[in-house]
Amino acid sequence: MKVDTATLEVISPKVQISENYIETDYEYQTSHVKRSANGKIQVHPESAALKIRTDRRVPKLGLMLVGWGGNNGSTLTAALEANRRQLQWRKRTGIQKANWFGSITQASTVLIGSDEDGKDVHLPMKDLVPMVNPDDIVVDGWDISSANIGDAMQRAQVLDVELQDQLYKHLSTLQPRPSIYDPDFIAANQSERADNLIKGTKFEQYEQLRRDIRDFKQKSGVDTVLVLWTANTERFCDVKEGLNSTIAELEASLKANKAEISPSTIFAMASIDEGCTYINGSPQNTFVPGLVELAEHKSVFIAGDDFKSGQTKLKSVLVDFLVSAGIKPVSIVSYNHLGNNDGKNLSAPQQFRSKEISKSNVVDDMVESNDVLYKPNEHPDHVVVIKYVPYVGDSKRAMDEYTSEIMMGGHNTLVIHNTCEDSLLATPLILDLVILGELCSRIQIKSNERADALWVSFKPVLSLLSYLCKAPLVPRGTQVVNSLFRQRSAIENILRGCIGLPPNSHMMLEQRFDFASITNEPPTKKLKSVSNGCATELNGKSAKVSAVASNGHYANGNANGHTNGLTH
Ligand SMILES: NC(=O)c1ccc[n+]([C@@H]2O[C@H](COP(=O)([O-])OP(=O)(O)OC[C@H]3O[C@@H](n4cnc5c(N)ncnc54)[C@H](O)[C@@H]3O)[C@@H](O)[C@H]2O)c1
Ligand SMILES: O=P([O-])([O-])O[C@@H]1[C@@H](O)[C@H](O)[C@@H](O)[C@H](O)[C@@H]1O
Repeated sequence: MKVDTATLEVISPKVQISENYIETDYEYQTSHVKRSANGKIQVHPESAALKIRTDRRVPKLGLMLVGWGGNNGSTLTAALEANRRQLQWRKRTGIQKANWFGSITQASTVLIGSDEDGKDVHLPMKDLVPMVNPDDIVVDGWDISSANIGDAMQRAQVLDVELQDQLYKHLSTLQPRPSIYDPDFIAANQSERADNLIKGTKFEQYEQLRRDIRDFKQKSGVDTVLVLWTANTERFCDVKEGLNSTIAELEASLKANKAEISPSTIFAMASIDEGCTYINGSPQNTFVPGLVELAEHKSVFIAGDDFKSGQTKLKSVLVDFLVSAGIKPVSIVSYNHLGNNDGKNLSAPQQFRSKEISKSNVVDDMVESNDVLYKPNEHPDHVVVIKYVPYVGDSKRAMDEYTSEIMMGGHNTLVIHNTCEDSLLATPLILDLVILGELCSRIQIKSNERADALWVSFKPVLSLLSYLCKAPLVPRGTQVVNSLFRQRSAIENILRGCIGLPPNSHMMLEQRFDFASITNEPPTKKLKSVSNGCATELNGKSAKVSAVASNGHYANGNANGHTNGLTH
């Protein structure tokens, strides 16, 4: 295991960095709400003195994809290789370089504070704490199709040909392992691909998957293996007592070769029993109660469901914005058509129903959060339509209409058209699921008040990955959060906590109040704030302060007729 050196230095007595760990003293603050007998809402601010520990030893990570030969699987493999080799290729519009746009770990930044000029400072998320470098990820996996990954990449028709041509030779040496094919769970139109199969009973298939995982780990030399499902969407399986409601029932059903045990649940069982994190990128209910119990019993991470990549991701932003603005969405219609194999599989009613469920539930928590707008059990009309149109391939065409009530009987209708290569939206999410899923295995907390306190890890149901999932799997009895802002804020603030920083409150009191006067700090700079032509001198000292943006303008320009102050 190599010890990674963070590029960030946090100067605080609360942060201790040793060879193997970043350890911080962290004051966790929250508020607990009770409803009193007389109906009043009582809020109790609470805080807990914790320690947060992050292991700096980043493992060599092995990723096993179920559905490796699909659009997402082949595109991720191609992107890993293209970025690893820093490939570039010519397009009509000029030279294109490999990148990870759409990945929050690789291409987004986190606000870590403001500098002496009061200017925000952001760092790439990947630089906050030691994370797996995508270049170091070793990929393997299974597919019911025998196509090698080079041919699968060509079949997917996602990437530019000039890039494909640079990658084909290497990718064609990658061969998906035979997999479990059960025509009862995916569309009949997938049968023509199914030529790479593990024979035998469900239990024999389960045993083969476990052998595959051990074989990959031994041959690749990776330290950790993570298994991720990016195979076709399955129909929902029955959930019932006697079948899969407990570990014992699930294991007995597997050994009894019961038909209702799906391929995805078998993969999850094999992964968990091999100690491997399992992530479900599709909408089916892989995580039956017995499986969740197995993950909890073995303390192995599981996460899902269904990558939140396009329409639903936008929906979890738009509805959050509308409802929190006091505007009442009353009708939401999400239509799209696409022509890739995912769309082909979803053209079958049972597989579409799985997707319809995961695309529909995303607004529930935001609607329930506002009882000013919505009566109990009142919901917007919400329709999801997906059509298969082969000609357009991976280029998904999405059309959404959001109709909302505004004040005094008015209406606001948002119509959105969105065209994208669906697999190029999902692929970076797979990378983030893998990188953040692995990172969570190196983060622990304990009480900072009890001498006998033990370090504890995240709960096995890894709800922190909800930002990347349409239908987040959350620990029993906890709140499902779909709001994208809240989901991202959770990731950011936990990463900030790992390096001893408080949550981003965005209060910026030091910029809204004359902080120096109340904190008795020696005046360190004078901010000349000039508005409406009159100069207000602050702190009694002049200093050069970098440009600050105001309403989209910069200090050396005018903001709504005012010149925001810098003395030069
Ligand atoms: N934007 C997106 O692409 C997006 C977004 C959210 C969710 N998803 C989900 O991700 C999954 C993959 O999407 P895709 O576009 O790559 O689809 P795809 O059809 O191109 O790839 C799926 C692959 O899985 C293989 N497969 C099917 N059953 C299998 C099994 N039991 N074991 C092993 N392999 C199996 C197929 O042969 C195929 O190669 C789908 O379930 C899709 O709904 C995709
Ligand atoms: O992520 P998102 O754009 O809301 O949803 C997408 C659907 O619109 C698309 O039809 C389907 O093929 C993808 O698997 C994905 O689920």
